[in-house]
Amino acid sequence: MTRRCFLIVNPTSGTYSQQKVAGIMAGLTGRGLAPELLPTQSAADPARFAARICAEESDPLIVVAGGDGTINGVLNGLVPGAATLGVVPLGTSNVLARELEIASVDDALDRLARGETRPVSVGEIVAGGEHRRFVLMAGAGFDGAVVRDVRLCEKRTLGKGAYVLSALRTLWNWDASRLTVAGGGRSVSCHGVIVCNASKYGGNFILAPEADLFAPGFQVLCISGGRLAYLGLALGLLNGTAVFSSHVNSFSAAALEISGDKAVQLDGDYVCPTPVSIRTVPDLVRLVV
Ligand SMILES: Nc1ncnc2c1ncn2[C@@H]1O[C@H](COP(=O)(O)OP(=O)(O)OP(=O)(O)O)[C@@H](O)[C@H]1O
Repeated sequence: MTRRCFLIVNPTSGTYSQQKVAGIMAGLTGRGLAPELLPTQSAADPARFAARICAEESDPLIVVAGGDGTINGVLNGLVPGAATLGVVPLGTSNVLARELEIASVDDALDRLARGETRPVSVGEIVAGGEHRRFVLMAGAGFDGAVVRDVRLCEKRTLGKGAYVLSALRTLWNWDASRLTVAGGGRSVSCHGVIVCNASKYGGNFILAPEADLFAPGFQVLCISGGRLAYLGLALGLLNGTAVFSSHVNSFSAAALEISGDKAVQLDGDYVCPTPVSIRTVPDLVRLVV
């Protein structure tokens, strides 16, 4: 029997094309699935679609063809434990797909056909009474400001290069204020913090080797130092040694309080300023692996 699935597609994501989506629809059908195409029309649609599907269907298979921002939106609409989620990389960075070592669109489709799943734990931040989930990371401070200040026109023309430009502007307009991060039995004063639920960051770079999508809790990286420390971290990220920098205090935690006044990004999209609370949410959804 063919299994129905819902294909949520973001037409604005980095490597989208109508031709690719037609190929994905045909690939799913050819592998014994019956896809229903749901193109988004706004940034609110991924969460709205996921919430509606969970309300109307029993044990739905939801497939996201897009980038990490669209996956994040879908995660935020899911009812805990109610769905299975698959990922087809069509974004700019596709960090979740890289974390799962999905090599290509075809590889993603083969995995959907196999249907092997693992329950994934996510993070949830609470700020001003609002809750928001993330699957990759929450960053407060430098990377929050970089993501907040990315210019859409530059992202459209330069892709990932827009983040490099924004990082240079953030280094130029340096904010020396500090954050306090409390959790995992300690309280740390630092310049920035990245709360990692996944090991990869910004592409195929390993930032947090101890972070595990499939286990509750985070690897927390508190960063101290000035501009040169961040330049060193960027170089360390390229060769997988950032976590060993003398400017990084790394520990594990399942819940955190972050105080101060700095920008916060979740899974690569700006959300709000600190203060925020963060906690782990075990087994939110079964992820196709
Ligand atoms: N129809 C739409 N119009 C405008 N924005 C959308 C639409 N659908 C989704 N979005 C939003 O667009 C943002 C970027 O999308 P997405 O993450 O899929 O692509 P990307 O940025 O190219 O990839 P990545 O996040 O992997 O780098 C997300 O925040 C998503 O919620």
